Formats: sequence, C-alpha cells, structure tokens
Amino acid sequence: MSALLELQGVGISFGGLRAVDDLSFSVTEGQIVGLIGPNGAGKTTVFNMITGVYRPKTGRVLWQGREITGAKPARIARLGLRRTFQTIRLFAEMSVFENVQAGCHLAARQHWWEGLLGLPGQRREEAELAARTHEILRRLDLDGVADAPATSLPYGVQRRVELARTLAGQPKLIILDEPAAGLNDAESAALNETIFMIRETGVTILLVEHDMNVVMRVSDHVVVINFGRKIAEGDAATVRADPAVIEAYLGREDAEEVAA
Ligand SMILES: Nc1ncnc2c1ncn2[C@@H]1O[C@H](COP(=O)(O)OP(=O)(O)OP(=O)(O)O)[C@@H](O)[C@H]1O
Repeated sequence: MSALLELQGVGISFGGLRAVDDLSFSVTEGQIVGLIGPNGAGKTTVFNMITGVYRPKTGRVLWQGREITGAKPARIARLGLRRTFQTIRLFAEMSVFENVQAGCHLAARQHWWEGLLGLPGQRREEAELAARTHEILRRLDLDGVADAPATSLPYGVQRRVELARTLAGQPKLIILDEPAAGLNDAESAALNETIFMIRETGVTILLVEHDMNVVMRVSDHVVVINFGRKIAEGDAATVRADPAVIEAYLGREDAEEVAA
C-alpha cells in the first residue's frame, strides 16, 4: 500500500523555540495512525502544518506523492484531507440530519446556477446527498436522532454528529483532533468502535491524541513525539515498552522506578 500522507523532515520554530524539528512519518492508505506526545510536545503544530494553517520552515509534506507544503487549507480540504475540531461546532438551530447534510454540500459538484434554475442535475444531486447523509447517520448509529436539534443531544453524541459531518465531505484521510477529550468511559469505548467503522468505509485515519490508552487501542501504527522530535515509532506494543516513551510520559524518576 502506498503512502497517502508523508512528512519529510518537517520543522518550524516560533521565536527561538523549535516547536517541531526534522519530523518524518507517513500514513499508509487504510491505516489508523496515532500521533501522540505529552502536553506541549508539538502535536497541534504538526496538525497545523499538515492542514495548511502553518507553512513548515523546513521539510516537505506530500499528499499521494505530490508536494502540498504550504498549500492553503481550503485546497488541502478539497484534495480529501479533512480534520475534526476539539470544540463542538454544530449549527445549533439545525437538526442532526441538516448538520450532516451541510458537510455533504461542501463536497457537492454542483454549479451555483444549476441550483438557481432547478435543473435535473441539481435534483439528482440533492437525492444523492440525502441518501449519502442517511447512510452516514446509519453507520454512526445516529439515525434514531436524525430529526433532533443537534445541540440538544448529550456531549458524546454531539461529537459523533461532528464526525458524521466531516465524513459527509467524503474525505480520503481524516485527522481526528483529540476525539476522546471530555468523553466518559462508555463514550470513549463507543468511540473506538466508531473509529474502526470509519476505517471500514475506506477512510484512512490520523489520530492526534494526548491520551495514550485511546491511541494504543485503535492504532495500527503509533508515532510518538516529545519536544517537537520523534522519539519512537512502531506498533502499540513496541511503542508502549519503549523506555523513551515511558520517560516522556512519566518523567525520568518515575520511569526509573518502573524499570526497577
Ligand atoms: N503560535 C505559536 N507561537 C508560539 N509558540 C507556539 C505556538 N504554537 C505552539 N507553540 C509552542 O510550541 C510547542 C508545541 O506546542 P503544541 O501546541 O503544538 O503542542 P501539543 O503537543 O499540541 O500540546 P497539547 O497536548 O498541550 O495541546 C509548545 O511549547 C508551544 O508553547
């Protein structure tokens, strides 16, 4: 399988601080890759360099083998690389169905004048969008709340609606920004299932998470960063046993105690 997304020696500084330094890793099509690191490790900065918010000072970002370093966020989204947000951004006055359908519209191929004229192309497209929306709601177990006002639902369900809306844009790769943040244990367990289900639909996943346990349970491949540099990479078991990872997460003294 080929790399969908690849970072080659990517780095950026803020003032004198090297926030991300010479970072390389790739995300293969069909994989769930976890990017983890303690607070301040540089995860958000990596995220922002992939999605076009920041331009890396060094290195290259490749999408399906082509360089996208420094491309604008809208172009990157159009290529099929979409992100979720930690904060809920649902339209409060709209139903779950309408919120998810709004995500479909971002990916619609329709020209504005087709909409104005009510041409057959537009009607066909609308029927396709409605069908796609229903399918996503069904897969994410949201069909029972399709007509509910989105923001009336429990927090964990609202997070799932956000995911559904992002999927409606038909991404090839989805970057999840700390999807477990604020979830209770039951919601967190349900999230694992949702992540596997998303992968089953053919969407590749980059999971950016602070919580090591969530990442370890679902990822095929884990990349660990600390102080902006990659300190370990491999499958969950390998990474979990890596002394550098234990030290980064627990601190040197605790890590020595664990080792003893
Ligand atoms: N725009 C900025 N200007 C200055 N410094 C920044 C900026 N963005 C990030 N940094 C610094 O870069 C380092 C990496 O920050 P980043 O937010 O990427 O870490 P993180 O791993 O996402 O942390 P957290 O888990 O706490 O969100 C930190 O020291 C942070 O203070």
